Amino acid sequence: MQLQPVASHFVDGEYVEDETGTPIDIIYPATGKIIGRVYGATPAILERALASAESAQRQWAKVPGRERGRILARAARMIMERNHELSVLETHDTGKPYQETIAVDATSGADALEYFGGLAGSLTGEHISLGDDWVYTIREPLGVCVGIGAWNYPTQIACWKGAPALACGNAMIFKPSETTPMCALKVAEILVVAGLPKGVYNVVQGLGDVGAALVSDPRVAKVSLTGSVPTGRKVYASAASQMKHVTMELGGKSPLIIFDDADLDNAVGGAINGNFYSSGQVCSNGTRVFVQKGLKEAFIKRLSERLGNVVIGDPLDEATSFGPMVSEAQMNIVLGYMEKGVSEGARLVCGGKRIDRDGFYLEPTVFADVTDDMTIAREEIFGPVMSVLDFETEEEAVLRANATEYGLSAGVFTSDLSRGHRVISALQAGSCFINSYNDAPVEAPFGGVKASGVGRENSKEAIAHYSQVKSVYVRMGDVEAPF
Ligand SMILES: NC(=O)c1ccc[n+]([C@@H]2O[C@H](COP(=O)([O-])OP(=O)(O)OC[C@H]3O[C@@H](n4cnc5c(N)ncnc54)[C@H](O)[C@@H]3O)[C@@H](O)[C@H]2O)c1
Repeated sequence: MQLQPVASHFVDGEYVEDETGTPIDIIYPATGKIIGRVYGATPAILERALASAESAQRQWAKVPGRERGRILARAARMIMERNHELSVLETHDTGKPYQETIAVDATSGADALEYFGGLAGSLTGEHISLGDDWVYTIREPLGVCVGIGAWNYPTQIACWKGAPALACGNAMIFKPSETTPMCALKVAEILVVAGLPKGVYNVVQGLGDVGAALVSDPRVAKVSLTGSVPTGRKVYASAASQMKHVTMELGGKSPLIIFDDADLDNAVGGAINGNFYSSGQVCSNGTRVFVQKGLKEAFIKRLSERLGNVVIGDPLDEATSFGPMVSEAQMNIVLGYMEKGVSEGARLVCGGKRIDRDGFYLEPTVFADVTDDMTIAREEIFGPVMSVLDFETEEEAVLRANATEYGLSAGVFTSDLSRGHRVISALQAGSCFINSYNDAPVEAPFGGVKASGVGRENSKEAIAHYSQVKSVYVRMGDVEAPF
């Protein structure tokens, strides 16, 4: 299969190249070998993308919603027809096992295109009666939107931002993470084959400077970032200086609270999904696993047994359930946290090391007896490192779970459903789970509170973040004036 992209960028309906941009090597995380190269966007490429998005958006906004929706739905079908090829590409971009990518990534992108395509025809304003007079509202697109992606879900992020933006009549310029530049190009290509007018969805490559240039361009009306909190602060500040709309999908250090009365295997399954899926590189992961004292030893024993079934290996082998870290840099960051866990006195239950093979593989790692002050319990690690913390009472668990600047996700496992709802209502988080963890259906709003973000992706909520409302007062009688 051809991995090297046709060209670095997809602008105005076609692949374009400019080799004077910053070279970015594409590295396959499972081998550490270079499999391709793209070039960061030059000012000339950015100008072309912005100009084409601006003029295409004016036309796209006039296309009836139903017809916009039909194009998105067609793209969704094409993505599903090409799921295997796109999943192999996603695995090369990220290193995630094919077992995951075939089930989740392109599929989740297609879900977003299908869902927002379905909504596009029903985006309307309202009529507000005021006796003889009335007000009507018009739901308008924002204009040119910029999407900036993280590296953990390159296809999904390109679609989660693109689908609602396009459904509302906006154009998008998407900048993927420099670590995973390939998948978004395919999304752009498929959208055009599905009938999207050229210039409505563009992809430009580059490092942070390219993202920053897009955010500060006055032609851009809205920025949606998926990335870390430090980047979020910079992007939000830059957007605020020109009063732009933002969606910020940022990091987390989410709590997963397991009570004594929880079903043990379900709780262990939730903790595994919330810590080791995608080798732990998931923003919503429940990395602070609070386990009530009565269940603690049984939980750790069962967790260790089930971790024994992990299949670590070639991500393209369908049996593999755990792949490498996305990059050498990320692997080294996570190794540093593993060492910190040991040096600060947490009990290493399993893992803790790099795996001796090509690529950027780390062992799935569990620390027990973790306390709230330890670095591994406070900072986002973004790797396969679970911290198990003990607790005794519900009040204590809620208080400690909320003692963080983050607020992306939270989960609770208990057989007492009243307690489940009570605890979730007290937790400061945007995306919560009762007796489950890390589900992200397109129908449900997704996003964080506190430092974890602003705005919501997915669901009808996302429409509000990619459109604005104009209200029109209509007077039927004469205008009264004081003079
Ligand atoms: N909440 C979510 O939905 C979600 C999903 C996935 C990942 N994340 C978070 O993303 C982080 C991991 O991804 P990452 O390492 O790629 O994050 P990052 O913040 O380093 O980079 C994210 C993107 O921002 C760009 N960027 C960097 N500096 C910029 C600037 N000054 N202006 C504009 N753009 C700039 C990067 O090139 C990249 O495309 C983690 O913190 C994770 O929790 C959040």
